Amino acid sequence: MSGTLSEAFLLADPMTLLMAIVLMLLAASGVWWSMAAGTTVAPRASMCLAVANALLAGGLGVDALGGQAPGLLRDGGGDLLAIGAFAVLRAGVPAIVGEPLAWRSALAVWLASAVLLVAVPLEGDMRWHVRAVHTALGALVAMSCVDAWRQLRRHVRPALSALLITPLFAVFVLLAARLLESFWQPAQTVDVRQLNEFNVIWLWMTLLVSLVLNATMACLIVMRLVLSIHRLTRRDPLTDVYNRRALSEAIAAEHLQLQRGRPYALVMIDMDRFKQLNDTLGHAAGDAALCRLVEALKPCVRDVDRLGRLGGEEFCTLLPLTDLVGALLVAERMRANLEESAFEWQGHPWQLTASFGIAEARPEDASADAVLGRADRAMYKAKAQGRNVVQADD
Ligand SMILES: Nc1nc2c(ncn2[C@@H]2O[C@H](COP(=O)(O)OP(=O)(O)OP(=O)(O)O)[C@@H](O)[C@H]2O)c(=O)[nH]1
Repeated sequence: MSGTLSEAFLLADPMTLLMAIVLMLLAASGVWWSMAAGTTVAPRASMCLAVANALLAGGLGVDALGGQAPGLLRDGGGDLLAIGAFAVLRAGVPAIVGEPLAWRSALAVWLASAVLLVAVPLEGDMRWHVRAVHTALGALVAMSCVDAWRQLRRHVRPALSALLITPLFAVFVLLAARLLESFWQPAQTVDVRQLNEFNVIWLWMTLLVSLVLNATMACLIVMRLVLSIHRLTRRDPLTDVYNRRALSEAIAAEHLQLQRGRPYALVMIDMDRFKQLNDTLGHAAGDAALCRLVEALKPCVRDVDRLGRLGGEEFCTLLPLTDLVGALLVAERMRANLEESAFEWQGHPWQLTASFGIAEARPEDASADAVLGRADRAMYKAKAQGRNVVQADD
């Protein structure tokens, strides 16, 4: 049974397979066009994928037509369409994660290929022509792979990054196989339409990989959407630090570790005389001052610390593995940094200061709220002492 199935696969007509790939690419292109035109989700990446699929369909369509293709396309135009498809794919890969298009390197490879294909006449032994085209295609896909790997590594774990670039790598393997075949089987023609085992397997694989590649790109775009929604739900839109909910979750999680002997401390931060600043310079100046406050605080915290905005002009920092003495040092650095930061609004200078309250978590604290309450009380004591002061809880 399995023998009959594999025979049926191998007996497939290359022309039929070629046309199936062209139709599949055109359908994928249509889906990407509608994504680009009808939604605001990754429109640049969707447009690149629409164009890449359409150009590749054009290139393979010219291959299928062979000598019947219109003059210019027959004379290397089809190859330039295919190289154009991979150049657009290469340019568009960074756009999938919201980075600028990598159009320079893509254009450079496409132009170099165009010059080469125009300069070398399409006659005699076509192997060198096929090798040049597949080298250009392979180079573009290799660049896309490296780029995709670098971008993905910043957002997801290495194993998932490797899985997600597998379809792109598979395209590279297919192109390399076609290139190597021209060396290994010099007696065989380089025409993809000819019925032989290599062509049939290669075309089946191309059909499969094109499908999987488009599906993976769609997955990547959905992943990007999910990540940005996740980020929006956890960040304060004005200052981009953690919002109250995300910070409370982080503190509660840290509190669970307290019973296992992992200490932590909280620093409560409240900007001084913020109402006066708002009333004098306006609400926009108040917003800018909040951003400046965050700029001054950020250099004082480590990667493991969590800075969040509880609301209004009140912020809090979670310092894992830190005792009261360590927290005092951090808070004092923050206070001095803010005091030294120059702030002015439309030519009006304004001295920014804040009051700081510190509390260290104790084993008898039933919940994180108890620690937060002590830090809050310490912060009000700092206000009572005249502001611009760091105060620890008793
Ligand atoms: N610009 C701006 N103002 C805000 C924001 N959230 C809250 N406020 C204002 O912050 C002010 C807080 O005033 P208060 O609670 O009296 O605090 P304060 O003036 O800093 O006084 P002290 O804390 O005692 O020094 C209020 O006027 C709020 O309207 C915001 O996101 N942007």
